[in-house]
Amino acid sequence: MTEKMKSVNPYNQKIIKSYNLHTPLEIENKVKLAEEIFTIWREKEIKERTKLLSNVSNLLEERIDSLSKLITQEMGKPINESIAEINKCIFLCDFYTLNAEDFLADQIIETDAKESFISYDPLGVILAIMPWNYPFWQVFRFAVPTLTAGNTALLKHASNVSGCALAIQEIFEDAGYPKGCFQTLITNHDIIENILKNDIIKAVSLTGSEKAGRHIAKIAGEYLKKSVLELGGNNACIVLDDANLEKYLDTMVKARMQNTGQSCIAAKRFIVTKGIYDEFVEKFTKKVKDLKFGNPIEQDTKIGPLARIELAENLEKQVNDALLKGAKVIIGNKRNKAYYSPTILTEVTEDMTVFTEETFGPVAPILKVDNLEEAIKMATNSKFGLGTMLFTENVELALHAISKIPDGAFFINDMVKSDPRLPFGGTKASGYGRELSKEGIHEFINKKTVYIKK
Ligand SMILES: O=CCCCC(=O)O
Repeated sequence: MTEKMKSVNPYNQKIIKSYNLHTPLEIENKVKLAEEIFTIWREKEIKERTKLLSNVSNLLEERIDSLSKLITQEMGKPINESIAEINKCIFLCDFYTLNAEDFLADQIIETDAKESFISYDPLGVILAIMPWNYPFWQVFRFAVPTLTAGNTALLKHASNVSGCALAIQEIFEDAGYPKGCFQTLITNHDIIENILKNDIIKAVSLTGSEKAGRHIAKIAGEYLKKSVLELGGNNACIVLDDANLEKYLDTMVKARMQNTGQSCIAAKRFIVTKGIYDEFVEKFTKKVKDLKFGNPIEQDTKIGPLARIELAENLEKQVNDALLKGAKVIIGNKRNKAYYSPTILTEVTEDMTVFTEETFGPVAPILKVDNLEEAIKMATNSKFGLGTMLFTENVELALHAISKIPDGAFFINDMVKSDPRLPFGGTKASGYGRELSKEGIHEFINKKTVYIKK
């Protein structure tokens, strides 16, 4: 019997669709096609590639309703956030349409040669392994710069979002990209590991867990393939006594509760100085209580189900560990299948798993500290290094903290977020390499030195 991959709606646990896994022969053919098309695609002018990219932007715009519904059905994201996700992909396409030629232009370097420069050449076929939490955005964040630089791509998406994975391939093909430029593989992880070992694959980009990152990096290392890893995060949100809660409280709530808390860059540890602590807990709790919890397809829903029941069970376990060690539940900690109610914890200590591990759901642990110095010490007490946010009216003081934060991002008076114009990525167990901006389009290219003697 042919093996199937199922998409299950986490709101009602109904099967949306079953997908046949690609056979070994189909996979082999797709890998070969990606290599064959690379030889044609790499020769295209960048302008030709960005013309097709602007078609992708238009198609996303045209299909935004059906695509956002697909996201919500497959992984439970509140519908308005699914719409925002597609809009962000459009912004990304428009950004590279406008800037790719400049980012990829030869860079002349004055030396004693008649002429010397860096030529930015594509690498070849790049493998992407992507997660379900931003099923369009994370694929686009990889694919748009990678294809625009002249590479071709193969995608192994998370098994619960196969509909999104196939819809993305369809968009690239309908936009006029040669068939084979971007292909989705409906297959299992062990097959993907073998594909990574294949000489045709020149590099791999993985967004996912720390565990998956370590595993893929090991294979990539053994086979000497470049890898870019965007892994978990445990971002601290530091709130100082002089923070403007009136202005920024909504941002802080969003920083934690976006995508029902299922985001690597979410605020996962609130570290609050003692002068504002009580006021923060009270006001933050009120805001969180007001978030509408329910069916993600309804326009006003802010918190939906988690993408799978096991994710909610795991979150419950993490919270129970905290409770056993002395944490107090202010609100929440109720589970019903894939639903986990927004939860606020106080009396949290640094030995609890809600502090040491990432909580991938709507759980906000709050910790009290005396001052900024103590806050930074606590914020940096993490194996992860994706980002830190700091809320204060004293921006001068915040600027002094920049060098003390060993993360990929430091946001002052805003939540950590990705933006096509800025590099995105982490340090430590959050991975390495950068996506987006000029840095991102330069990840999967050969920076070739060209030297012409006088
Ligand atoms: O899990 C990671 C989420 C990243 C979301 C973003 O890039 O905005």
